[in-house]
Order: sequence, then structure tokens, then C-alpha cells
Amino acid sequence: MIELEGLTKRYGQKTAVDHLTFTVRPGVVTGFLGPNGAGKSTTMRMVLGLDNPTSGTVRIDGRHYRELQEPLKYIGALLDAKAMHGGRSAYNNLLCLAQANRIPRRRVDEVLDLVGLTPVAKKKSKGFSLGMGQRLGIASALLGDPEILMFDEPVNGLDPEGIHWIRNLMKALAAEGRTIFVSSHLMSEMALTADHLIVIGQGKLLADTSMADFIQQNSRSYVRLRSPQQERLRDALHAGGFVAVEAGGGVLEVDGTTTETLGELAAAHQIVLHELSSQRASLEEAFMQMTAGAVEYHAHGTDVHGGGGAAGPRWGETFEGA
Ligand SMILES: Nc1ncnc2c1ncn2[C@@H]1O[C@H](COP(=O)(O)OP(=O)(O)OP(=O)(O)O)[C@@H](O)[C@H]1O
Repeated sequence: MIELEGLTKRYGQKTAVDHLTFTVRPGVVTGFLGPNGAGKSTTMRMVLGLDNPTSGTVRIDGRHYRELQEPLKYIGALLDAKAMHGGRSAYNNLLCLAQANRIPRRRVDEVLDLVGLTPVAKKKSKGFSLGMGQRLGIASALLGDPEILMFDEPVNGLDPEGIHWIRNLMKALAAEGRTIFVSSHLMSEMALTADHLIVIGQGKLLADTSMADFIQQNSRSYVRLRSPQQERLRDALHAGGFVAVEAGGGVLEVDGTTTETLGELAAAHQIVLHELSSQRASLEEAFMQMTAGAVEYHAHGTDVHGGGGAAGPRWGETFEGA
């Protein structure tokens, strides 16, 4: 378990992390989400004692990182995959780490096998592709067989096969009862991986919620209808107490109902339908719209939020306790 209490980090005038209080629990994958510059990496560095908080505390199973003896056996982390010694082989990188932490040599072979790097174990890591580097970083995180694992943007720059592999690995580690904390700025990726979400924007906690609740609250579902008898359809919907919104191209959208209900309503009025479909707005869109007010670095001259802009609802207005 990782527990943050009022965790704050200031760099001069800049508050990178602002009174964060939350708990990362075992047995599930917890996604740590926020736009670029939200403070995710700074938070993770403080968890590992690599940065000192300005105020507040962070505890790993009740203790500060510095109080842990042989910390790799408690918590493993992938923060910067390039942190490895490029002139050493993958095997020697891991062996040095193992020896410094009194971890048996055979564990090096085990983790190399686990991440699929055995065939290139003797190759210098500076020649590794981004994906191989990520795998080596993950091998080092797993070396001490820790109960807690933390990954900072692990799928950055990976190909689909690599992304799939990391996703399944994290799920499998959580299923073993471990605490998995993984950061990303991509909602779509988190939706496939995480069971729980912590969302921050400009260093502040915006949401601490289960993925199921997040999806339920943020992905609008509606029914799409098209008919050559649009006027009659609109009247029938209105008479039935439904609010139909015109979406252009002869399409009507109706919230809060099902295709079954509307199909039967149309049949009862003998209205011909050319389309009757259930739709769900993308979670990525909802995330971008909701974090719009907390985005630090906007692209100039383009609307990076696909029209959502800062007018969308803000995080924290949607979630209690945020
Ligand atoms: N050493 C530092 N000195 C000054 N400012 C810093 C330092 N480290 C981080 N910051 C600032 O703190 C803020 C949070 O940065 P951080 O890297 O933690 O965000 P992030 O959520 O991990 O972003 P990204 O998704 O881009 O990696 C940013 O505004 C960043 O510029």
C-alpha cells in the first residue's frame, strides 16, 4: 500500500504537487492520470525518496522509503527506462542491482526470462530499442519480487505488441495481490488496464474513483435514430416523453433510453427506421474535456481538445471528495 497525506512539492513559485492525499491499494491496477505537467512524475519521485516533499508525507506499507531496508524488496519502479548503464549488458545491469540489494543471482535469470530478454541478455543495453529498454527497466523493477510496483508512462513509444504485453503483465501482477501504480496521460490506455483511477491536474487531486464509476459517469450513452419520416418520429418521441436532439444528416439522438424501447415506439407508430443504434461517447473525449481547465501546455493555434475546450465540466465538480 502507498499512502500520501497532504503531499506537496514546490519548485520556487511553481507548485508541482499540491496537497495530494490518497491511498494506492493492493490487488488492483491503479491508474495515475493527468495531462502533461500535472505532477505525476514528481509525485512518483517523492514516493521513492528521490525528491523531498515541501510538506506532507508519503508512506510505503506504513514507512518512509528511507526507512526501508533493502527497498527493492518492497517497491520496484520504472521511472526512466534510460537510467540503465548503457555500456553494460542487460544481464550485468541487473546483476549489479541484485548484488547491491542482496538478491540472489538466479533471480536475474528469472526476471530476464519473465520480460523476454533472455536471448539478448549479454548484449549492451545502449543498443536496445525503446521497447527492449522498457522491458529491461521492468525487469529491474521486478528484481526484488516486491509487493508494490510503480510504472511511470510504461507504454510510451511502444508498439502494439509491447503495449499489450505490459498491460497483461500489470494485470497479472495485480491479480497476485500486488499493489500496481501506473501513470499515463492517455485515458484510452488506462481504460483498458486500470481498475481504479487517481486523476490530478496542476498538482491537485481531481478524482479518486473506480474505473467502473468513471465510465458510468463520464461516457455518455445514447441512441441514434434515422428515419425517412423524421417529422413523425420526432412527434412520436416527444409524445413518449423523450428529448430528441438533432445531430445533422437526418440523425436524432436520444439520451437515457434503449434501442428496444425506441424500436418498439417507432413500430407502434408504424414509422420506418433506417438506423437504430446504441452509442457511447469516447472516454478519451470525456477525459480531455474534463481536464481541459487543468492542462498546462496548450498547443498554439489548434484546438487540442477537439472542440471541447475549457467550456466543458471541470474535474472535481463531477466527483465528490475530489
Ligand atoms: N526539477 C524541477 N524544477 C522545476 N520545476 C519542475 C521540476 N520538476 C518538475 N517541475 C515542474 O513541475 C510540474 C510537474 O511536472 P511533472 O514532470 O511531475 O508532471 P507530469 O504529470 O509527470 O508530466 P508528463 O506527463 O509530461 O510527464 C511541471 O510544471 C514541471 O515543469
